Amino acid sequence: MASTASMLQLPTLPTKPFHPKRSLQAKVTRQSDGPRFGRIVCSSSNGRGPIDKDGVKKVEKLIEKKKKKRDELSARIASGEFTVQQYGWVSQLRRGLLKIGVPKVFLEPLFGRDSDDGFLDIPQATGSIRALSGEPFFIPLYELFLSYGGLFRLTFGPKVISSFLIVSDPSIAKHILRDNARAYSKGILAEILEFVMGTGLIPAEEQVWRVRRRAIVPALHQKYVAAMIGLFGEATDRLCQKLDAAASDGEDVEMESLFSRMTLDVIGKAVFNYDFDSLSNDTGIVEAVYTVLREAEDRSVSPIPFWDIPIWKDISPKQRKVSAALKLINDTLDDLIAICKRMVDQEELQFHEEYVNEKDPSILHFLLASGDDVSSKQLRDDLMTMLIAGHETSAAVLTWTFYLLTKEPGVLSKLQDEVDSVLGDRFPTVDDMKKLKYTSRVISESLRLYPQPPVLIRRSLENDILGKFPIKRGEDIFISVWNLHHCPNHWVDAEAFNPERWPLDGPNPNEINQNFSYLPFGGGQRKCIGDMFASFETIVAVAMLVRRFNFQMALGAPPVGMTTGATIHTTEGIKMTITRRTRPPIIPTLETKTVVVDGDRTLSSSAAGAAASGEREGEVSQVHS
Ligand code: HEM
Repeated sequence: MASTASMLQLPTLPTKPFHPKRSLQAKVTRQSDGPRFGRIVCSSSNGRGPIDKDGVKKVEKLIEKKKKKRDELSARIASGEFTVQQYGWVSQLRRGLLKIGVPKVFLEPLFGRDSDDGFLDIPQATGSIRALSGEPFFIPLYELFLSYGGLFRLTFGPKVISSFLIVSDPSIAKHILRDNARAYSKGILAEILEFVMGTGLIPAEEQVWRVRRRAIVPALHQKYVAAMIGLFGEATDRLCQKLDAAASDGEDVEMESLFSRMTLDVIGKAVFNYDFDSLSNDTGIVEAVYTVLREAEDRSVSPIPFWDIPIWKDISPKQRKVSAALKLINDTLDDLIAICKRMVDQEELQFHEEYVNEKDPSILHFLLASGDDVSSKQLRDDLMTMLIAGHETSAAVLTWTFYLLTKEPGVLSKLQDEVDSVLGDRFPTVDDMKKLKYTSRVISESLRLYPQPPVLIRRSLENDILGKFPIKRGEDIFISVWNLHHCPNHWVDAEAFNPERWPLDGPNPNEINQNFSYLPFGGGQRKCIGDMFASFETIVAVAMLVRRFNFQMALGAPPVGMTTGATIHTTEGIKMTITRRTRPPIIPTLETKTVVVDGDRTLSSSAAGAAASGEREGEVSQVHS
């Protein structure tokens, strides 16, 4: 197995400011824990006391330190330490062999074509791994992108495993993700996630993936997603109640962990009809899920794959905890699968394309009712994959969206105007999704500035040509969505949070209409299957929260820094002061009107309307294979 040093050991160097308006610069700090388990309790500080002078000094020191590191990196790039080499060693060897008379025809199968044939060598950035620390890896990759361009090789030390291709060019990203997608696997990512996702959709190799994608995608049909809107509303309402209590008590709130819990509750119900109730429950299965999630993130940044050493699993208390957590999750999933099978056996409902069981509209229920012929191990892998894919991503989007809103009160108040006029005091319905256009643009813009995940990982399965550069089979590749989304040549005022860049009368931005310069949900055959689900979930949550509260960063809160696991986390949470809006309190009411569809099946009227219209609601893009 390629070492998991893989992902991200290497590129963690500091950067200099790359844009005068770069808002992230002053905030970057590092710490390793992600959304913290057990932070559900509101902070005891009300954050309204005098500003902590020590805190200010600490922040100033941090900023100074970061600036120094970035300046150092810039100087090193300028001095040629990360030198763009004209010819890599492969080319040099090829040239040497040509010189001593080996005919080209023998060299081509070994080396592919070379610049003599109109192809170029890939620019090389080389450096010392020791110097590269202190920031999330995608930040220095941005700096190197500005120096070396849309495709370069990052090499550390003599080992082959320390060589990565960094892609920041939209046309090369399109080639890898869409046009020649079959020539690429998930590589390192699949190796890191194997222990928790097995052969679930995200890591799966082509053969398994094709079968499972064909089985799972139909489960996320329009009626299903429409039926989920009530669930999103209920989960957000529970969060509103927590925030309401905090507002009454004058307590600041750590929002990242609350968003993590809210989205866990949503995805548990949506995927296998399980109520984690994590907003009020910290133990058992909730703890197990977080143990496994943190382990996946730790493995992605660990230099040595300790967990592969057989004895280590048995003696390391941490690994024993992970194994126990996995066992608890697997047992719970097995129970849920068994319960669901019994329900399906007993029901008389005819399965059809847009099948939804009203009592249990979960994806698991759809799969079992469809007669999906699959081993229980594969089914568990698929469920775990969706649990993880649909949980941390949505939580991260909400976290960074609210962070950005605290920086731009003008955007927040425009958002509140739209929500007031579209929703009033109601719970959102599927029809509202296309009306809440500004809300949707705010989320698109948040996903541009904070893409989740910030890089997509691939490995070449055969020799290929990326633009003018030939590459060999077995190359590990990072497509830096961060670089694509922050590229100063592509975006006007790239670092500004400006939802207005997406006109309300224009299409909802996606990878197709932005020609792969914008990849909020990936692209090509491995594009996210939950894009519409996630878009509606985040629209509902943002709309319901801003309708009821104002959000400000708490005074004296730690500076907001970024750190990476699969998604971008904050380093120390994001502590906010919540105040009720001065409008009369809004007590939302659920739309209870139902219509009968197909005999004994009922759906909300809005869901039925959506289904009847045959349209994809809310303009959210989806290119499913
Ligand atoms: C805002 C929330 C979300 C974001 C930003 C997001 C983003 C992404 C991205 C960028 C990919 C492509 C990964 C790659 O090409 O390597 C992906 C794949 C995937 N996502 Fe999402 N996702 C979100 C929510 C969800 C939800 C809610 C679900 C499940 C209900 C989900 C399930 C998946 C699955 C199964 C894949 C793998 C698809 C395949 O390989 O065929 N995602 N997601």
